[in-house]
Amino acid sequence: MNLAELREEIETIDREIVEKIAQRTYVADTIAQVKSEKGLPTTDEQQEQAVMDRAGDNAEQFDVDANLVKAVFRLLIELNKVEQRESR
Ligand SMILES: O=C(O)C(=O)C[C@]1(C(=O)O)C=C[C@@H](O)C=C1
Repeated sequence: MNLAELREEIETIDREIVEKIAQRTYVADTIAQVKSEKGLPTTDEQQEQAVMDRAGDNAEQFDVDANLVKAVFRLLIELNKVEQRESR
């Protein structure tokens, strides 16, 4: 594969990553509605820890830096929490 082809592959992957982020955000919005109906708080620290632990395990499985992957997931969780607070 030449440079242009490799960058095209990255472009496709980048689009898929954003699509997955959008899907995750959509599901989290639905979770927020359920929590709101049940009178539960937006933040669930135990669940956040489970998400972070899983991110670390998955990173190790795919041989990428666990701390960097966890940093990405911390941002994704914060994104959802901001949205969840704004929609209340
Ligand atoms: O699982 C939930 O309760 C969510 O709202 C989703 C999510 C996440 O982004 O993974 C976001 C905020 C919560 O504090 C915990 C987890």
